[in-house]
Amino acid sequence: FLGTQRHNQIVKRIANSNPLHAKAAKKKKKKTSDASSGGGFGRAPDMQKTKEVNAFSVFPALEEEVAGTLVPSVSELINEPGELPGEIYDRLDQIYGFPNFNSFTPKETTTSFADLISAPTANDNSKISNGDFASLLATATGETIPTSAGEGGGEDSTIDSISKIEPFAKMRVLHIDPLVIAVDNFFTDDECDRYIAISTAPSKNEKDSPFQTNSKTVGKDALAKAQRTSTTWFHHFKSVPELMAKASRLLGLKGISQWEEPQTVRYRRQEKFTWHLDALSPSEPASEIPGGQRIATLLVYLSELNKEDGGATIFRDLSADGTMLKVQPQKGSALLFFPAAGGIPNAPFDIRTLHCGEAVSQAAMQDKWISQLWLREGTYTPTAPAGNNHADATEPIIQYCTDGQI
Ligand SMILES: O=C(O)CCC(=O)C(=O)O
Ligand SMILES: [Fe+2]
Repeated sequence: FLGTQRHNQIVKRIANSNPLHAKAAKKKKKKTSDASSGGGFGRAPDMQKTKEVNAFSVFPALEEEVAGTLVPSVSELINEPGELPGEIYDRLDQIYGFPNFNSFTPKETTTSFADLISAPTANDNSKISNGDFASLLATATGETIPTSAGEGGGEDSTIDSISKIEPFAKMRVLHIDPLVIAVDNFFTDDECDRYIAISTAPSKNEKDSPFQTNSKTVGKDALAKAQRTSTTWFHHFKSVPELMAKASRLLGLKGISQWEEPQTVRYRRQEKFTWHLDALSPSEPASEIPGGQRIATLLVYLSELNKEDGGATIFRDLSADGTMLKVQPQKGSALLFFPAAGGIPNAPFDIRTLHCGEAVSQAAMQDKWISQLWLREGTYTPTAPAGNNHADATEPIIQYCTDGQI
């Protein structure tokens, strides 16, 4: 944990460099004045003139006013993992709706997700309507998931033992607005290895096996087709208690009922996932999607790839230390961002979070493996693998949280 003095220095730096710093605090007052007059700090991300530009030109560049709302992080927060400054907890609470992030001094949620996305913010830009982007949105897991009904029941239950997990102490703020956080030591090396193993090795019990899919494209029309060449496994919740418990612990959730099916993804050499947004398409009103909008994306890197190996998670419009924000897979580290709230008011997604999984280079030492989870605003009903449900994970989670065993 950071010493108080250093912590205060960092907060001061953010405050001094960032005219939007008070946004989170003012949010509850439904601030309407325009605070978006320039990000002030840092500069717009480098739009390198490489052939990559073509690959994402299907998504128009951010409008100037939207680009003006971006607030990059500061190098202390990027390079020295530690406890988060209070400013960041305020943002997690007031912009994204996670009052108990990484803590269990229970606070009441005061703002609903609908309020969060409709409240005027510093990012207000009335020129943009979400309809402009509807056709461009590709859902990240639009794969053909078998549609057997979930077999939930008692899905909302609180799992008290989740709070026994120690809070995460090594976090890096990779970007402030929109918020992108890395959590180091999220998984142990053994946990990383186990998740790869349960994906590739058949389960002793056939009905507990993950569901494997190789769907090439997602999205409805040619424009929206994000291309994924990787392989995905959908896990039973009960098979991945470490992931479920830690993910809920991090976000300060009491249970696991809002999480989508946990997935593990393998990218072999040259495999990738092209530019996309994780939010669900606004052409389907969130209110009509069971479980509602995706409000958080959590990836855990299970293998380590250095720069030459490729495989980074890249955010097109975000910058860090003056270049495009590229998150290189670090074994056991998690990456967290928020695809919906925090963007343009009244738009059910944050277009600034456009990202991709960079191709793994042919010469890479190993494949890229990630586990990932999406959080919905309401209770989610899983559909894969057949019979998957949240409730069956309760016992394994309690066991894991209580004696570290699975
Ligand atoms: O593989 C990555 O780094 C990103 C994956 C991703 O964005 C997704 O699956 O939605
Ligand atoms: Fe994604």
